[in-house]
Amino acid sequence: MTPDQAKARIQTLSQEINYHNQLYYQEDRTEISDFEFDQLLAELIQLETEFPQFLKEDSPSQRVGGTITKEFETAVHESRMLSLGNTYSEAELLAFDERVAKGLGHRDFEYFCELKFDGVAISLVYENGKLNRAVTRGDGTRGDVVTENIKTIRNIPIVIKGDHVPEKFEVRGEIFLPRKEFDKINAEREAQGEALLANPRNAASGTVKMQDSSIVAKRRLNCYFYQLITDEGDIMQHDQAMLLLENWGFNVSPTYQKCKGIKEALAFIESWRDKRHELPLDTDGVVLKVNDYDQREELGFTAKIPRWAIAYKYQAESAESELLSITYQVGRTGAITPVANLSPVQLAGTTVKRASLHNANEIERLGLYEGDLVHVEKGGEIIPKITAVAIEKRKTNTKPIQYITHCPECGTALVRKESEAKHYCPNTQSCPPQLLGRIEHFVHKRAMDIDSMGTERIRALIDQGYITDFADIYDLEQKAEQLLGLEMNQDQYQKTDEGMLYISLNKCLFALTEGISLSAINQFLDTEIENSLAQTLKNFQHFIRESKKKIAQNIVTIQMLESLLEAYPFPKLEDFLPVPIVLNLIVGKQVGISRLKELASTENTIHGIILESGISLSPDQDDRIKKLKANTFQEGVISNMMEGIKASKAQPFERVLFALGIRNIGENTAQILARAFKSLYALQTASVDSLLEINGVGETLALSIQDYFSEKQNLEVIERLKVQGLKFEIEEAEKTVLGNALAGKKILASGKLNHFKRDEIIDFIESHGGQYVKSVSKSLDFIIEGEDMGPSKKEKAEKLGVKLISEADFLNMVES
Ligand SMILES: NC(=O)c1ccc[n+]([C@@H]2O[C@H](COP(=O)([O-])OP(=O)(O)OC[C@H]3O[C@@H](n4cnc5c(N)ncnc54)[C@H](O)[C@@H]3O)[C@@H](O)[C@H]2O)c1
Ligand SMILES: [Zn+2]
Repeated sequence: MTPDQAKARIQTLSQEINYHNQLYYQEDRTEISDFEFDQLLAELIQLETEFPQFLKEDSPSQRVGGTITKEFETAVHESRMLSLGNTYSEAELLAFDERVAKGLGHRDFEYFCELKFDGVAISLVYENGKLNRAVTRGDGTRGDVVTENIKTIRNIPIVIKGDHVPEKFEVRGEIFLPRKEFDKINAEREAQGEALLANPRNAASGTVKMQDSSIVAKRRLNCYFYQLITDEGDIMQHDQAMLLLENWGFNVSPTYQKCKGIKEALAFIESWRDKRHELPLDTDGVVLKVNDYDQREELGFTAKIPRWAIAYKYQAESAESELLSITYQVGRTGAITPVANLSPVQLAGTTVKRASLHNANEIERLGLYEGDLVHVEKGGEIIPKITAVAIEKRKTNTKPIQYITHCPECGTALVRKESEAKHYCPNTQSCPPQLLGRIEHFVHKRAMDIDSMGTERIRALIDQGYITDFADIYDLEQKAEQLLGLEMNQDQYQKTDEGMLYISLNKCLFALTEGISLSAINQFLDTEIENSLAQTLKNFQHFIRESKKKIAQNIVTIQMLESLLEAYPFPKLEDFLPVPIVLNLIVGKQVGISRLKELASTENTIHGIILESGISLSPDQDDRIKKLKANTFQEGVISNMMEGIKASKAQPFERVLFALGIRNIGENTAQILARAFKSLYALQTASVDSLLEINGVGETLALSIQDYFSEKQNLEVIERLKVQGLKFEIEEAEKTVLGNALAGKKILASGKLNHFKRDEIIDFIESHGGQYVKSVSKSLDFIIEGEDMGPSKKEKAEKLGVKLISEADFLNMVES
């Protein structure tokens, strides 16, 4: 490589690495795997070593990848928080070991081996036995102060009890989200139709940087500690320090081991390669640290990493598999996600059949062709990824994958916004998965709270045309009778291209005979896989004779089935029978085959056909029809649902507003808007300017509110919901009046209060006649100063001459 080429390559690599650092540390997402990232960095370091004249001070090889954010106060670390050198190869570990031995001039040292926890680094400073502050790593020199958020983590000791606790010390550790919690959060997000979190590390990192500590508390973060820094005491070895941390009540992972030499360390690494998957959190390697502090000092640091430690990272396992097809899933938000269907391969202990492809860009980046052999990898992500295509193995005459242009669920042409990678189905109103998502959101506990309407039931109601919008839910009360016996599962049905309804053979045989169980029929059919339908029906008659149950009657019915199948030439469908034929045997006399044909091409279930035909069933017919159906809505379920629907009408306005699912109106925003505007009508008619005046409302939100109300369909649904008695304004009774000690006063509270949570203080002020104002301005009468009030706010208040009073004084003022 010429110096010019090296210079150019160093520049592109730096830019690329900076880009991925920004994604990883600031936006908590990734576009490439850690391995790919580390390879870029290794290449950069290699080039900078070869061409030191191009090594810049601000090269990503010289700096810790993170930075600070704008939302928090920052603090300077007393000693810098560094990265670790890393490697994926044993040879490089041996080379590291050689460097250590050479640096010390002997081999009399030990390694302390720990797992490398995949989370977010944190520094906690304790003074006089109390947690004083918690700071993120930031850019290594300066980090964000996130003390309030960290205090919500249950097993982080706020006060240290014990002997010889230094007056001042710092501990460092890794905050993580246990995998179980991560799965729980994602399950909830899925149910709410929100985007899933990619992995526990990103989730933990995002959580630590949240503004609202009460949400952090709900996330159940955890922390493992691995470093103690103090000038006091005479701790000379890392293992002593770890013991002390354990004694003081810090959570230390019990997975560490002291190793005599590199051989023992390598054995430790091997022993955890698979076992680490059983731990409650993600780990991506092992950290080797020289145990003795004097020796550490001798070895020293480079600009970015200590010379006395290294991380060995496990390479993600990979396998080769064939791309069978691509399915396009439509999410509850309308986002399209392509999923690769693969020939099954074993990977990291599980069988992998599918891999996520994220979006069209990813397919293009990989350059996928139909039938390609691909490399699949399972890293920290839940779903495996395709990392490369084996182009040399590509079959001739295959075509590149063409991305779909229309929604596979509803046929609407897909759209793609300029700044977004994903395609969307714009049919938010009636595309089935989107409607399902909106209804799930609507009935959610924190919205209308109709808990008897679970996903399966909603899906059944949508599939069978009972629900096409929110207001239809309230019309169900009139349709309770039709719901009795409604089928919940569609698996037993098929429709031909012409729209004719078919039902599975096992259900047919079950319903048309008496005294033979469905499982016996299934077992019989398992032995008939190779045979034609005609042969199977012959053999079934044999089977009836052997079963000795109602022989004559059962055989006559099956023979009638045979002759009907011959008389009416319906197209053949493997393992399914045309519904008109089957129903003809049960209710044919009352309905007639031509009417049954009509019904079976318009309805999607047996339940729908029977309802539509308007006949009443004899007890015997009813029994047979029940045997044809899937799981159905029973009386108890229906009455529960009706009660839930009725009770939901009492939900307060803010919940109704949240339930409507207006883009960008989350739970908190709904509360803020409900308080500010007091009725849906006022919100609907509000100008953009008056919306923007509300603290917490930005342009995007203002626009989506306007968008929402400009849709005629939305207004019609709201009208119908109003008629049903849902609350579209704040009830006066919701505002209790406790007194007027604060009448006419404009008040703001800042910092942490002892007697009130965030929203409680607002209610309290309003119920005493005061007005709560959300930002510092001249018009304020006073500010209640809580603990840790932000210095910038304080400064502004002082500049404007606004009085600050303590929480205690405030309470006295109200009481007197
Ligand atoms: N995929 C991407 O786009 C992307 C982007 C940036 C960074 N990354 C990944 O992040 C890594 C660099 O991140 P980094 O500098 O935050 O970490 P690092 O790999 O340099 O390691 C240092 C960090 O490891 C953590 N750690 C976990 N267990 C530990 C233990 N037992 N002892 C000491 N430290 C422990 C600490 O948080 C510490 O700050 C890269 O190796 C890369 O894989 C990936
Ligand atoms: Zn659609």
